[in-house]
Amino acid sequence: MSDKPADAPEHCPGTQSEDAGKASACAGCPNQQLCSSGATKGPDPGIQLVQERLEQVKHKILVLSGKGGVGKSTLTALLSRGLALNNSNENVAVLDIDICGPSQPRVLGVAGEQVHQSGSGWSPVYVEDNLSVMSIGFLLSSVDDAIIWRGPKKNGMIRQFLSEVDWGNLDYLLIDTPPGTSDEHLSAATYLAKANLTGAILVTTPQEVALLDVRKEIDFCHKVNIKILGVIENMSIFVCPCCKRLSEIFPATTGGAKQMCMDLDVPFLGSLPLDPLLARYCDEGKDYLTELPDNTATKVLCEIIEKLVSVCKET
Ligand SMILES: Nc1ncnc2c1ncn2[C@@H]1O[C@H](COP(=O)(O)OP(=O)(O)OP(=O)(O)O)[C@@H](O)[C@H]1O
Repeated sequence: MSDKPADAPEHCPGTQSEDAGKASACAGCPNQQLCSSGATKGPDPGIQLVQERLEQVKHKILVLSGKGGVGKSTLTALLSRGLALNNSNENVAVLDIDICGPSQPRVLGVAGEQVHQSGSGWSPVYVEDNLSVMSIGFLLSSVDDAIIWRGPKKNGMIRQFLSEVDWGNLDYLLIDTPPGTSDEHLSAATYLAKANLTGAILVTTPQEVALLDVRKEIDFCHKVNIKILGVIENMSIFVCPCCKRLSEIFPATTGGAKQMCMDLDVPFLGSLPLDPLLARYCDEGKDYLTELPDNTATKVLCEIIEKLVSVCKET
């Protein structure tokens, strides 16, 4: 079988070649970044380790966003809390691979906790009996520590996270990633390719600049063969707590995420409103869903979770 993708340039050296991504023919090729990262060359022994470790995890879901600050970490935390709440017999976990900006310990209210290592690997931190989390945030000596790592070191950390955390039996593992399509994504996609990755959830805000980037993310998923479970539009509408008037903070000039999903034939999971209380609860690590069950955002999240559960069942 040829290792030259269908959209490769005429003199493509092939994805398995030493020159993959580096040859002059690679300049301008849409796959250049992927090839030069080494993600297309194999086999890495880590791939099998990840596969073995994640055998007991039923659904492995990447949470992606094109742009930063659109609410990906917030949604990862809310979805994990919601899935755990939905069924106390199911085990849910969050893996935070946003190495340069790990926010799950704070949003899930377990900042300052320690992870322990035992013979069977790293033990995650428990938020609830059936909700655990692992993040590089637990390994930093101070929350203000900056992590400045090059690709290979990030790759090594992601491999360790995916292969050495002792999750036990899990129904859902949600993996929070940094924005864009960078080293972390390529590493995760490579290691999870053989581990039966369920798919990816994409988070965006409604305005065109965010949608442009989410389209690139969709393209990335197609290129590395990741199934798109659905797109969530965040901060789509703001309901004034005083006068109850609706405002579009980020106007959807091109129809928003729903229209984009129809155009690109990917599932749309729902639109979460902008709610200042939600931001405050997440900043304080409090459980918004349990404490404010009647808020619109909670109801929307429950619907999104219901759709996600049924999409996962179908895969
Ligand atoms: N629906 C919402 N209503 C109100 N505030 C929100 C909502 N969603 C997210 N936020 C707030 O927006 C800010 C950015 O969210 P978050 O950190 O989840 O974004 P992100 O996409 O993960 O960012 P990064 O790309 O930096 O990782 C946070 O302060 C969060 O509390």
